[in-house]
Amino acid sequence: MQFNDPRPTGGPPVPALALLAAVYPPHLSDLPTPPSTPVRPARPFVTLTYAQSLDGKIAGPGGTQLQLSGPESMRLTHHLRVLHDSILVGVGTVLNDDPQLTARLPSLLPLSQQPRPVILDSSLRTPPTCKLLVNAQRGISHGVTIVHRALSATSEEDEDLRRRAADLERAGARLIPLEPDEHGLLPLSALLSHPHASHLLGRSLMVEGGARIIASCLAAPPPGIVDLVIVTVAPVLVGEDGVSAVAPRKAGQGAPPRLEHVRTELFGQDSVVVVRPVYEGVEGEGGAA
Ligand SMILES: NC(=O)C1=CN([C@@H]2O[C@H](COP(=O)(O)OP(=O)(O)OC[C@H]3O[C@@H](n4cnc5c(N)ncnc54)[C@H](OP(=O)(O)O)[C@@H]3O)[C@@H](O)[C@H]2O)C=CC1
Ligand SMILES: Nc1nc(O)c(N)c(N[C@@H]2O[C@H](COP(=O)(O)O)[C@@H](O)[C@H]2O)n1
Repeated sequence: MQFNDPRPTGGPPVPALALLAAVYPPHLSDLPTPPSTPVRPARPFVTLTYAQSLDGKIAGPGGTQLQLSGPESMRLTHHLRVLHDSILVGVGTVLNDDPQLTARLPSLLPLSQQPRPVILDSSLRTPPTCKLLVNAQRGISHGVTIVHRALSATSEEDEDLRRRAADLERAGARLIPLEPDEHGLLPLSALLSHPHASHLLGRSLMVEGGARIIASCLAAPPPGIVDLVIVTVAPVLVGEDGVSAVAPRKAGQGAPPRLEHVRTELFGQDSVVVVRPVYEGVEGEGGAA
């Protein structure tokens, strides 16, 4: 995790940096580390973050991408991208938004300050021409990791997937196969404990959505997989046809955890709410303690 957007010396405090310094464990930033702070986390520190309307929507009807965050909270999101070693979205967001997931404050920061992009994409639907892959080819963002369901080397059923895998590898993607869980989803917990997790994800992962990924993050069974949730709430209404922030749970998925309030701050007109999931009987700040 990096925290190297310089704090102005002698200038006014930058609200986004002040908030992050207050809510992040210091050993995960380049802030001074107290000697007692543990430095070998069991898994990456995970921040789940997104922007929603007052009526709980993250996108418009049919998934239309909406600019919900105002400039001040958007700046916070870009500081978060700098702060984390890696950034994850679901393939639904890639297909719908074609996001870049780069840190821009407001201009594009150097590669050393960019998070490593990761896509959860069981059937390799990511287009080889998407901005994430093209940016990596241009050297302005890191190579993209695509996590997909394990393929059979021979079955006819998987022939299409093998072809898409080859196309994506030619476009520069690194493919990581995982066995889907009982809900047919790629288990985030298995990704976090993958033998190459520290290389792929670094010390910290920012999960940006969309709705199904948010739901899976919150439904993970104890001890959970999310350490911090940071939600920007914009003072707008999208209406009932919009995409709800948390997709309905799949049958058998766990109930969401209790949330402990950490901080709420105003960024321009938006409220930024920081909470920590709490699982009864589980101590500390998740696997990253
Ligand atoms: N306002 C905001 O902050 C944000 C808004 N958005 C909005 O969200 C919408 C996209 O959300 P959505 O359609 O739900 O797509 P997601 O980005 O949540 O991707 C969901 C897809 O990811 C795959 N997947 C693989 N493993 C998992 C897992 N463990 N849990 C959940 N999904 C998994 C599935 O596809 P498969 O089975 O093929 O693998 C699934 O359909 C867009 O409208 C976008 O604009 C997105 C991000 C942030
Ligand atoms: N923080 C925040 N506020 C909003 O209003 C948003 N719509 C989003 N969306 C997320 O950002 C992605 C686009 O990123 P790039 O600008 O292309 O880098 C989008 O896919 C969502 O994940 N976030």
